[in-house]
Amino acid sequence: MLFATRYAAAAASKRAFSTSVSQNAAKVAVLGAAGGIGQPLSLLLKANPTISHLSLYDLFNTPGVAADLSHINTTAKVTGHLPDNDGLKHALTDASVVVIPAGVPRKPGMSRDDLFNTNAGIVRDLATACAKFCPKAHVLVISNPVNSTVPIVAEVFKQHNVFDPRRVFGVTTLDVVRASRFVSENQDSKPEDAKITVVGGHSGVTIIPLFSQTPGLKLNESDIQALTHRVQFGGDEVVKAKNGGGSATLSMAFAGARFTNSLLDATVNGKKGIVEPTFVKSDVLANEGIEYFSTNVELGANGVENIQGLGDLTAYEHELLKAAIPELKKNIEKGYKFVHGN
Ligand SMILES: NC(=O)C1=CN([C@@H]2O[C@H](COP(=O)(O)OP(=O)(O)OC[C@H]3O[C@@H](n4cnc5c(N)ncnc54)[C@H](O)[C@@H]3O)[C@@H](O)[C@H]2O)C=CC1
Ligand SMILES: O=C([O-])CC(=O)C(=O)O
Repeated sequence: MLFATRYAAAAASKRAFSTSVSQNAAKVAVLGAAGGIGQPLSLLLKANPTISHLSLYDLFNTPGVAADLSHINTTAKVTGHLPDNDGLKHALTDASVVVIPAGVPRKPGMSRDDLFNTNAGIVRDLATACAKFCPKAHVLVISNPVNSTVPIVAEVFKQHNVFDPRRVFGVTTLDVVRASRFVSENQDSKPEDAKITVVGGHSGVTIIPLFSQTPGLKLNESDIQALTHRVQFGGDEVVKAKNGGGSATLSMAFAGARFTNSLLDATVNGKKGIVEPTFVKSDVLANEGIEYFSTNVELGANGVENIQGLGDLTAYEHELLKAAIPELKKNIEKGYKFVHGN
């Protein structure tokens, strides 16, 4: 009898637990899931208990990647989808978050903008599918050039009357991850604790670290210049070291998982005060005619909740901003024109 009571109590508490798990459940789709970023990103997302279903889409290999991940004893069900048999539709239907690392990476000597001709069409077509099959999803764009691919997603969504600026994000998290790491090497401090603000876009001079906004850093002028350059061109370091084998994949997977997990905490788990940098539709530089910009953004139940401003800048940071504006404007317009054809 005692055993039966205990058993009933345990079963009830198990039911309560599963109820709470299923209430905080999200389907997350990764498009480009078999690639260099897609695989480790999917692995990291498989560990998030908020994800009830991880659906993996790519042109190749997703059944294998999904089978492999599906043996990991964490909550998420994992499914793999290919273009045949309406694979993209199945991957996207009911997804509340879609992460897009589909597209080609750089080789040495290329700029991110050199990827535009291939990746713009890939992102446009995937955005079109999102607009049809999961119009309310939060869409996280990793594919480069982010400064152009985010406007492409936004314009495609506008064409389908489903654009909500709170739900389209360019993933710029890797820039702050790098900035934290590089500063901690310089300061001999703990990387996890080095919170560095990075604003702007995601390519070369459009990446603007604002070291002056982190209290307590002991950096002289030449440190600041060297660190700024390293953050702006950190991607090139990896491209060069991989020597034709692609660009950052593992650090990007880490950064992409951090952003996805933060977004799920805000949108699904109701956590407050979650702030991440991200490239979104923003008024911060509206007076310069810049429609998309990355600053720290507070995430909430519906995605973007509060876009933080630039804060105080030093003269050097003002110069960086000035140098970024023309390039950023050009990149954004290029994305817009790709969709509208003029
Ligand atoms: N936002 C950021 O901070 C970063 C962005 N990237 C960008 O991420 C992108 C992916 O990089 P990697 O994973 O290294 O490249 P990868 O070539 O290893 O993987 C890309 C995957 O996309 C797939 N793919 C291509 N067209 C597709 C389509 N129409 N639908 C679905 N999947 C498709 C490919 O089959 C491949 O598996 C690149 O554009 C790269 O520049 C890379 C690092 C950082
Ligand atoms: O450098 C690249 O091409 C990939 C990228 O965006 C990064 O590593 O920041």
